[in-house]
Amino acid sequence: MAQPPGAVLFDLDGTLVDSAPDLARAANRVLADHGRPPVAYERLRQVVSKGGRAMLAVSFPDFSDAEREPLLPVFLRYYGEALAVDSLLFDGVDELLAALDARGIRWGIVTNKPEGLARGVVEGFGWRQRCAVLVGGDTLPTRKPDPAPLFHACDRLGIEAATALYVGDDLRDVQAARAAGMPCVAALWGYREDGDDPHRWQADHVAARATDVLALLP
Ligand SMILES: O=C(O)COP(=O)(O)O
Ligand SMILES: [Mg+2]
Repeated sequence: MAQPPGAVLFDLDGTLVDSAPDLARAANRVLADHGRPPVAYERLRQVVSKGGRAMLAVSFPDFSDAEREPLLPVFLRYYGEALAVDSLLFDGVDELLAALDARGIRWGIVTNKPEGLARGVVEGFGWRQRCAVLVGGDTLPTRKPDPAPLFHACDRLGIEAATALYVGDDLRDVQAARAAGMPCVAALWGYREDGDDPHRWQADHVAARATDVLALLP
């Protein structure tokens, strides 16, 4: 980048926060309600960035989409009851956010997680004052890979999408950024299923560690 970005926007799950432990616990509670044993943590972890429906598909593979749909609000309620208990920041995230703050570069979050739950996570990590904008999966009628949430975040910050930088760990994050004309970074430290290859997503950059994002800034 020739100029410092107008803002750095982040995906939440799998990019800033390793929320898999709390989300897996919620999925396993839904399974227990149905008298089923827990699903292997590593399997649930792989699909966290694909959302709650993907976690329920892994947990209830024998259910149809229509049968799984009523489980989603239960899963989200369980998660909301304990959403920043075992979740941790990924390595280097603290340092990256502190460096952005120190340089006066605003940062925010554009996630597909429902906004109310995302706010709970932001509160849990003490970011309320620092996070300049938060857009959730239900803030607008559409969500990533639609670019609208990224445009909405930029509108709220009063910047053009092309001047921001988006960092995310899933293909739909890169698709949303590309559709918004926003430079983007594929985060290799996040959640992936076998066969997901971030190097093929056509992101502008691929970063192995959160602190590598700093090297992209002038
Ligand atoms: O809850 C989801 O759908 C995944 O959340 P993310 O967009 O922050 O990865
Ligand atoms: Mg993610």
